[in-house]
Amino acid sequence: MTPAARIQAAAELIDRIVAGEAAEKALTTWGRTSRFAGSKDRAAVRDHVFDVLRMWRSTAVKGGGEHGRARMLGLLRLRGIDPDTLFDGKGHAPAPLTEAERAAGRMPDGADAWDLPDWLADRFRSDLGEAAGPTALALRERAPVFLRVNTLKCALAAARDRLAAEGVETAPHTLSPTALEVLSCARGLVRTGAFTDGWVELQDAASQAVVDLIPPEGAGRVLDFCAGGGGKTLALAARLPGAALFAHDADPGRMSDLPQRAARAGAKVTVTRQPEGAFDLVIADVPCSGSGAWRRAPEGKWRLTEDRLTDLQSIQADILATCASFVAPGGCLAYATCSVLAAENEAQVARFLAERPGWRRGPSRQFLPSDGGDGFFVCCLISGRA
Ligand SMILES: C[S@@+](CC[C@H](N)C(=O)[O-])C[C@H]1O[C@@H](n2cnc3c(N)ncnc32)[C@H](O)[C@@H]1O
Repeated sequence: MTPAARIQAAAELIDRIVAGEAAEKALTTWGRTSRFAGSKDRAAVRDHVFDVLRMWRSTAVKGGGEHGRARMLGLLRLRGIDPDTLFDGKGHAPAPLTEAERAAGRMPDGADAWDLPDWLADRFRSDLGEAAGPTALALRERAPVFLRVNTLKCALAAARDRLAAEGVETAPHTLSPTALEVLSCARGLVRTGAFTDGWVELQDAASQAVVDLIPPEGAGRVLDFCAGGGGKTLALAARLPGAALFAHDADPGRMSDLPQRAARAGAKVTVTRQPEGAFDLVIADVPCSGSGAWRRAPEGKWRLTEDRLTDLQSIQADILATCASFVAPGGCLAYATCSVLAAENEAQVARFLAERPGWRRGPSRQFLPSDGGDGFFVCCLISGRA
């Protein structure tokens, strides 16, 4: 496919998304029916679609319309690319611009320029203050790819050298001593020996930094209560090699790959449906808005509603209460979200501590996308001694 044909394909896919289809489903169906598209074409079309999803409002304003063609036009204009070089009607390229299209479109401002729904732009302003604008703008960009070096198997320098020998260039990152940012060949890395031998895992740098912040002292029995795919479980296994580590999730199906991933990483993890006894450390990486990770899952920012956020807050408070009951006296409950919204972060911590006078606040940090990784929040809540 030519660059222009990829633009046309992306515009058609965006039309399907505008009509209500989920982006992943639209891309999968297109991939199945477009045998002519090679892997580079598919990756490029996917990138265009996701760029527009991250910049849903600004591309429409700059392109002068809500449909796919206008949004792709807006994307090119925002990137400083002359649309006439691609909208030329040759082969499978988009048709040349009409006079009306040339006249339409303006520079986005306010919540349009931040690419947030109005109510979320207000929340960003009140919750993040001066960081609101940089955070909103960072969420319009593509996310970097990060690896976590598995210190159960190798040191960071050895992983870096092995990846380089396999054609994957990486660089250390300040967010975590185990993080490597992938600089080239990100798409081929799951086929490298470093990956298949469990030397590295795909994991955001701030997600790693969340685990780094948890105090390791006295963590003999450890429970990851919302383990999901096990990203933090495996990072905990490397950070606390002597601990007895248990993984739980309300939806056990989400942990189906965890035993295989743990084996590859050389980690010992017990998957449990019903945690029993007391734990020195419980991590509650709760379901949340995902607002810190909207670079990776941009549809989330357009789907989130105030009602859904209220529901999430109540789910988070219930999980916190359950997790508190598993923490041994003097133990730690690490509350984590991939959110930048105060309602899911500081407000939850404040309510938890107000209701439990015996507990105190330990190390805590809000990571923002402007730090380089995804937006994450973590607060260690320390239980009183009996
Ligand atoms: C943010 S994800 C966890 C991500 C995971 N910790 C990681 O690092 O890859 C939240 C998880 O919480 C689980 N969950 C939702 N409600 C829960 C509940 N009431 N109890 C335990 N887990 C729950 C979801 O199934 C989901 O897998």
